[in-house]
Amino acid sequence: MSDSIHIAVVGSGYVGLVAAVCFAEMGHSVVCVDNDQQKVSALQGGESLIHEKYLPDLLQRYRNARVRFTTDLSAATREAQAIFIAVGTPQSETGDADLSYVEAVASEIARSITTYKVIAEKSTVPVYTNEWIRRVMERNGVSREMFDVVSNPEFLREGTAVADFLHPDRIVVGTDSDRAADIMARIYEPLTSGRYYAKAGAIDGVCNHDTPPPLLRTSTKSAEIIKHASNAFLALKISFINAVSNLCEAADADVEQVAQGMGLDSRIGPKFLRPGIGYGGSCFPKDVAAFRSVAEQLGVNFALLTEVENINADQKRRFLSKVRSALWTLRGKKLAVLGLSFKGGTDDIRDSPAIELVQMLMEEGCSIRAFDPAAMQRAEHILPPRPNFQYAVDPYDAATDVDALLILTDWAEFGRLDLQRLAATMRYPIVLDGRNLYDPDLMLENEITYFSVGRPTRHHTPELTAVASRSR
Ligand SMILES: NC(=O)C1=CN([C@@H]2O[C@H](COP(=O)(O)OP(=O)(O)OC[C@H]3O[C@@H](n4cnc5c(N)ncnc54)[C@H](O)[C@@H]3O)[C@@H](O)[C@H]2O)C=CC1
Ligand SMILES: O=C(O)[C@H]1O[C@H](OP(=O)(O)OP(=O)(O)OC[C@H]2O[C@@H](n3ccc(=O)[nH]c3=O)[C@H](O)[C@@H]2O)[C@H](O)[C@@H](O)[C@@H]1O
Repeated sequence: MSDSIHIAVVGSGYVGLVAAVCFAEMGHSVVCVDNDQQKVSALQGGESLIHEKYLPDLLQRYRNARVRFTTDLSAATREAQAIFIAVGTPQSETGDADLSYVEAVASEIARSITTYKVIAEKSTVPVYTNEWIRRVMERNGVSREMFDVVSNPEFLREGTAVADFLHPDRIVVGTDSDRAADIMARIYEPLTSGRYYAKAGAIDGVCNHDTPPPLLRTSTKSAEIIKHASNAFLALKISFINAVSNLCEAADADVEQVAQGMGLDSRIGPKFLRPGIGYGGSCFPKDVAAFRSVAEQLGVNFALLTEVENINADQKRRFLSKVRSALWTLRGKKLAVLGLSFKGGTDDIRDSPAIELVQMLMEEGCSIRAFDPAAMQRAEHILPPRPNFQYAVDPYDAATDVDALLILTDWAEFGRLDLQRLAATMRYPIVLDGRNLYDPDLMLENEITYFSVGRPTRHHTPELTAVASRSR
């Protein structure tokens, strides 16, 4: 079973674009549709538009061959056997997922169907969306035997998106149709059979898997809930360790040791136990809110999710207080900020806790010099340069003559700075690390006063010890 399927992917954002090139890498023929003409033209010209490892190479390899880009959804629908909907499902004002983009796409597909199609929900959607898409199709006059709607949630992470797509922990296919299940199995066969991994030049995964990924077939509703529950659980894990980090600070314990000790229990596992300034990004905040809203609508008490959100919001405020305590007052302080994207490895600034903190600090009267290896261009739309906010060319440029340096994003390179050079560049050698990238003892050796999350603070000078203890 190793055939090429004609696939249409609707949406060329993070998920759509990565899915399109990965399906091509798996041997399928793909047309990727977006209604944003500018994006389509850029992609046709070979611009990958997002910062993702492997994406430019794959785009170069398959563009205008196994992957084509277009704005014509009708034509793409007619030629495809399977259509993956990968448009945005942003948070609406009430916390619900806004499904208007999904609805627009479903209606347009309905108008263009002439032969049987599998329509796969790749976007993250609340339970019952599958049934709802089915009704949209029927309302638009498409008879039931002309299509099946399958729930096929995506679990990739930004920054490692291509490797995650090709090396998933699992593939979830929610459908009650054997015909649709068979097409989905054929699409994912290069992965589930292990054939892709044996191929010369196959892209390596981030996590080591000994066996190919299982394809889990479920009901459509279960598949939809699997996605929301997975993201909510990961967010919960982060909020849990953040709450523990606060407890560690109060008890003068070290959260890194605590997380290590917890993570060695194979039932808990070490991943997603990194404390910090709270989770962000385009998914966890909106998906926790959407899942909470689903629970409310179904009359289920899921107050735990509200607490996950409260801890997350509090974590940013606590970090702000930490900066205030370290510097005594914020007004008029000059700060270096390393990191603007919502996490390392991506240029995505959607719902970035780093950007939120920068805005909070500026409201408190600080002036900031910021550096990010990939996100500065995107950030300029939200944070244009002005007298109290400037972009730097590198971390040392950002640190020049500042009162303190803040690490807000876990870019690997921020954990490898020349500390001597850094300390010499700053007016005061004070580092507030929101991502725990450094060993506190190393900072002390380099005569840097170091505040991190959930760990005992290392003070370099007696005066600073006095300042910090006054503010406790
Ligand atoms: N970003 C991520 O890491 C992940 C996202 N998801 C989910 O995947 C979905 C998409 O997320 P992203 O790719 O981040 O969104 P995005 O906002 O980056 O991209 C969505 C794309 O859809 C296009 N679009 C909107 N309406 C359209 C229409 N009627 N016809 C054609 N194209 C249209 C937009 O122009 C845009 O390019 C969301 O539901 C998200 O929750 C799931 C897993 C990971
Ligand atoms: O549905 C989605 O869109 C995706 O959401 C997340 O992926 P992503 O948002 O790309 O990034 P993560 O690596 O999960 O990080 C999310 C946020 O949590 C923070 N985080 C993560 C892990 C951790 O231990 N601590 C922590 O604070 C990160 O800094 C970041 O702000 C999930 O990890 C993916 O499985 C999922 O497909």
